[in-house]
Amino acid sequence: MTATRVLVLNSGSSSVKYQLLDMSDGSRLAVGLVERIGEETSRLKHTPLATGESRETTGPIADHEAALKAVAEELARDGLGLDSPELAAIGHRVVHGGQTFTEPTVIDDAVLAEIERLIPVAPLHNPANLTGIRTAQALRPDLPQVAVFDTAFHTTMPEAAARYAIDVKTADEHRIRRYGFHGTSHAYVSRATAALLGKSPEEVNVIVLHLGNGASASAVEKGRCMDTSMGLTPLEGLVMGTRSGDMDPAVIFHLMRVGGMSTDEIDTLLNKRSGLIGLCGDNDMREIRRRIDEGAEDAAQAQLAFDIYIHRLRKYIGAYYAVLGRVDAVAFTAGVGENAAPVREAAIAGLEALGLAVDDELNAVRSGEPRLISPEGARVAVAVVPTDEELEIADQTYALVGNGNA
Ligand SMILES: Nc1ncnc2c1ncn2[C@@H]1O[C@H](COP(=O)(O)OP(=O)(O)O)[C@@H](O)[C@H]1O
Ligand SMILES: CC(=O)OP(=O)(O)O
Ligand SMILES: [Mg+2]
Repeated sequence: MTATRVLVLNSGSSSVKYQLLDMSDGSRLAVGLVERIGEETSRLKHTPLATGESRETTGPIADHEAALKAVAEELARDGLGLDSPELAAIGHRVVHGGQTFTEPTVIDDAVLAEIERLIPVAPLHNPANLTGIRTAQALRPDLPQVAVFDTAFHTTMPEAAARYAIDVKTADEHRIRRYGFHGTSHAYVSRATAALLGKSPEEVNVIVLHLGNGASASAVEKGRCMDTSMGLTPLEGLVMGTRSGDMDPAVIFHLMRVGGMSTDEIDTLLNKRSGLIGLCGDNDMREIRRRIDEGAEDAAQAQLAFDIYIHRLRKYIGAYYAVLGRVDAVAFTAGVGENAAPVREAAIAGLEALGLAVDDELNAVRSGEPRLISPEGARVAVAVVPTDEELEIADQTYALVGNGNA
């Protein structure tokens, strides 16, 4: 029997998303999510596609190891267990690959050691990724495991975009530079946008706006990343669900000296208590829009959070327009980008002079398919292009080790 299945694990700081795919036809066999890992109210939602009937369990799941074991049990209940001879490989999203990893990589001890060495620059993400890999290895030691790095797509960035303007010796000693993240999504979406326009990736320049809980923008020229908004860590750039994005770094010294805060307290403030949640108490764009649209008592606070989010987004659209010189498309993706029509409308409003506009009717359409939302004949296409990081990771994993390639 040819093993054609790939299990993809996307381990976040407090969640694990997973998919089991059959690469012979790209079909999904199971998808699921474990969230709120480490809390009393952890939730596992598992959907076998054969029946489409989801199973949900709530209750404490202490850590990523326990989460993955619970996932393995759910898969086994559907006859899709990790012991299946049809499983060809396990693909892992790894957030930080530094400058070492520019391609998907078969995981061995040296690769694990390097991912571990990079923990200081991805403290929220790399430890979870490592636990995911080690737990999967323990469950199936014989199976190839592949790491697909968020940073890989951005390694083509020119030095002018990748360097901070700080003392070069200090920067080099501590490997301080802009790495960028969500690269799997930026790569997938920029290619899918080209396809939507009926072009090859080499023919188009695209600004990709990945707006999820974490959010980042990228400028993609002929399929290569020229700039992206996240930096040394996933904190820089856009306003996010719980992260501040760009600000004067002196805010940190001020909070230390005048506010008496510790390094860890400031780290938590900027990564977990800032962005939309810090501004208005909600990090979910649905809730923010509800407060605004229903004129809730605290609508003004939600409106200000929305306005700050949009202002930053528009600055990046303008900046990346200038980085690329010529833009063929602006693509919105991830949870907010795919679903929040008011965000897309506000981000593009008034940019007709740049050839950018949104058609209200097209923008209101809800669909899981890639689609144009710019008016017919517009100079620059504006598109909604659903991302699929798991499919991209599965493709890259299978290309590397599927069908006896390992
Ligand atoms: N219908 C919707 N309208 C507006 N925002 C939405 C909608 N659905 C999801 N979102 C937003 O998408 C976010 C999650 O996006 P996602 O790409 O799944 O993020 P992550 O991968 O970082 O968890 C939610 O926090 C919410 O703000
Ligand atoms: C790198 C990053 O920010 O990832 P996420 O959006 O999954 O938190
Ligand atoms: Mg995401």
